[in-house]
Amino acid sequence: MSTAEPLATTPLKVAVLGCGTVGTEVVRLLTDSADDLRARIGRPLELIGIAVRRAGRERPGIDPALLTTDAEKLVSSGADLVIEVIGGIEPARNLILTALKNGASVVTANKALLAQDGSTLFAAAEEAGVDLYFEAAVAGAIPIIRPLRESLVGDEITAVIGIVNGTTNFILDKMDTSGAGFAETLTEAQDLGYAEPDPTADIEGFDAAAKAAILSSLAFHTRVTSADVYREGITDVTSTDIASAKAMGCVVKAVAICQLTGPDANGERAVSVRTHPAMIPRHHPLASVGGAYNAVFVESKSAGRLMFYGPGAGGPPTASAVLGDVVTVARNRLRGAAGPGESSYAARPISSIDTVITRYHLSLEVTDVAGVLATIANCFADHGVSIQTVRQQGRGADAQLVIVTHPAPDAALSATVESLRELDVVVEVTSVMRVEGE
Ligand SMILES: NC(=O)C1=CN([C@@H]2O[C@H](COP(=O)(O)OP(=O)(O)OC[C@H]3O[C@@H](n4cnc5c(N)ncnc54)[C@H](O)[C@@H]3O)[C@@H](O)[C@H]2O)C=CC1
Ligand SMILES: N[C@@H](CC=O)C(=O)O
Ligand code: NA
Repeated sequence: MSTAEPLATTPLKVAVLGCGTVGTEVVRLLTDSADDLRARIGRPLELIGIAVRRAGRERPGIDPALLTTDAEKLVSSGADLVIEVIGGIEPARNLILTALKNGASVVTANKALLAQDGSTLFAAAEEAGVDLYFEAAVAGAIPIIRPLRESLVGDEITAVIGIVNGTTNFILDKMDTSGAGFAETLTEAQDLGYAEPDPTADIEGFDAAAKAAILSSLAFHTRVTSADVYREGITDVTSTDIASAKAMGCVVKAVAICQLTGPDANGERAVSVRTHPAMIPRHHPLASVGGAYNAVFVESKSAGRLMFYGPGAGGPPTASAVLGDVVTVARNRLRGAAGPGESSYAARPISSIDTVITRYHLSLEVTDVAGVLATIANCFADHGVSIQTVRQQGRGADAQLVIVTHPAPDAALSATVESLRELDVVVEVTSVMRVEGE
């Protein structure tokens, strides 16, 4: 910035990295809302460049003169604000670090990177005295990062539970309501801009795990990475699971559950983080979250229960969250201030999935002979797992037992499933899923 120019008109220079689903909408908002953004910030924003992978591609409404394939040069060319919407680990990581070292504040939607190596980015931002904001990284348009980082930071958060992946919610919702197939619904989610560049991240639960890591870090003031999160995707969810869920008044949802456990005998509390499909009672508020919507419940000591709900994926909703950060970061910059950095002072241990207390729903194909039920009940009892309900469907070769357990440690439940598979009377364990939410 030249000091000779009058302050109110000196623009803040903005560089955008990536011009895909989110980047295109970010650029559109920066352009179409330029006057309002200027009024809200108190200074104009000047878009100085957009880093793309292929410069020759047709991009309606975008000035081709702004496009560059040299992202490294763009982040080193005096930007005040860098918006990273490329995704993935590299080159995003190095570009963000270069931008921060050059004194730019950074806004990113990159949960994969934040959950893998957020602390390096926070340290670089701290060192440079600039901002690192990332509202778009979790649950798209829903304000959840700022509430955890700022509004609720005076409270003690004990749980953050929700649906944080739009693509898998879209798929499971369609499978439940219209019996649609997995593959065709995934393609639809990709066409609508909900899925990650590599949709494996969505359907195998990596995206939800990254988001759960970010939420846990903020909620519990502990460094949690994606590797700390127990993860199961939705690729093993079958139409049998969905039908079984329906039969017991439930719906299958991919949930993320971040909890503070304990205190144990030593007064210690740990962080438990997991994401997996689960059967949820249809009367539970999460059951009615449809399409690519997300919902996040926060439980805290003084505030009680809070629910955040809204569009969790897609270009325009995500760009809304990015622009919110852009305005905040720009305002901070003009005041010579910086927003909150990393808070990991509590450094709680991460607990294993084995210790999580949960319930299982199981469907078993069994031989219809006398004493089957007793053999199966003994198998549960041997592992200290008590059965809540048992229902038999069909007879003879088609006999199915549908069992729901009482809450028990996950290790005991999974050991029970292993033992059931060994029993002669069990032909096949056709469905195993956790049941959450009373
Ligand atoms: N699509 C969505 O609903 C949401 C996406 N996000 C995050 O936003 C980020 C971007 O996601 P999308 O826009 O959906 O992905 P996208 O694949 O549509 O866009 C990424 C763009 O970056 C470009 N790119 C890749 N390498 C590059 C490089 N070296 N230099 C310049 N450009 C490069 C690609 O060509 C592509 O156009 C990701 O971190 C994603 O996790 C976050 C929330 C929601
Ligand atoms: N692929 C993600 C996009 C938003 O984070 C999702 O489906 O939720
Ligand atoms: Na958000």
